[in-house]
Amino acid sequence: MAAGGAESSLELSLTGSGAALPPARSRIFKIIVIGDSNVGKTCLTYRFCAGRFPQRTEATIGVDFRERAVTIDGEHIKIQLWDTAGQERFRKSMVQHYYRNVHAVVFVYDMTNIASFHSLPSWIEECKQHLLANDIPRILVGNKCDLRSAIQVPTDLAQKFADTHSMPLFETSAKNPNDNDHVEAIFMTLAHKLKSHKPLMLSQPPDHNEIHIKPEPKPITSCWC
Ligand SMILES: Nc1nc2c(ncn2[C@@H]2O[C@H](COP(=O)(O)OP(=O)(O)OP(=O)(O)O)[C@@H](O)[C@H]2O)c(=O)[nH]1
Ligand SMILES: [Mg+2]
Repeated sequence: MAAGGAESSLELSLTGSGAALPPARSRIFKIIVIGDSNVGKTCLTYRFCAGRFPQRTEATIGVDFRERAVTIDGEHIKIQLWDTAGQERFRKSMVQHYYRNVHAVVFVYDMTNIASFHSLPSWIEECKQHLLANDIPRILVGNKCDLRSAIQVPTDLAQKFADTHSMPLFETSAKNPNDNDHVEAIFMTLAHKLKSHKPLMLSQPPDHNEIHIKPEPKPITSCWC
């Protein structure tokens, strides 16, 4: 679905008396997914929203977005993933559109392509330029960890980078079906944090009613593949 296709869906429900109840609006969290072309942004968003790995993908033009309704602690929430184009030529006029009213940012690199990791500072810079509030939660995702023999970005290097930019690091694979849950956990962890307005990094001592979702968004020392 290309940008502009998603309305905030409102359902009107009628009581017996025919009076329309106020529409039950679920909160929508807009999460943008940015990073170099070919790192797997489309596959990650597809995996989370459609629950499967797309057999074939084309380079994203402009932006696509996928939505998934979840229930968190009894509240209906809509997670709207904005899957942006990695190729410069396909993103030109869209950038402002990506960042408007965004709730969280997911930076993605390809663990088998060190160049995509070295591009991260420029993505972070672009994000800084367009985001009004700099306390918007941001996470770092290394994708394609299933390609073990081709890994070019060691975890400790990625972890150092994540710490420098106070972002939690997740290493994952949109492709490895056995581990579908942890792509799930990445976006659900983000959604929980957005819902509870809790910072992503535990800077303050954890409070006791901290939401405990498995696995906790603590830095990962090994790939979940
Ligand atoms: N092995 C493996 N391949 C993956 C994974 N995720 C994506 N790919 C492959 O990587 C290629 C690019 O994936 P996309 O999701 O289209 O990449 P993208 O980041 O959306 O690229 P742009 O739309 O150009 O920005 C495709 O051939 C995918 O099949 C993964 O977790 N493991
Ligand atoms: Mg894409």
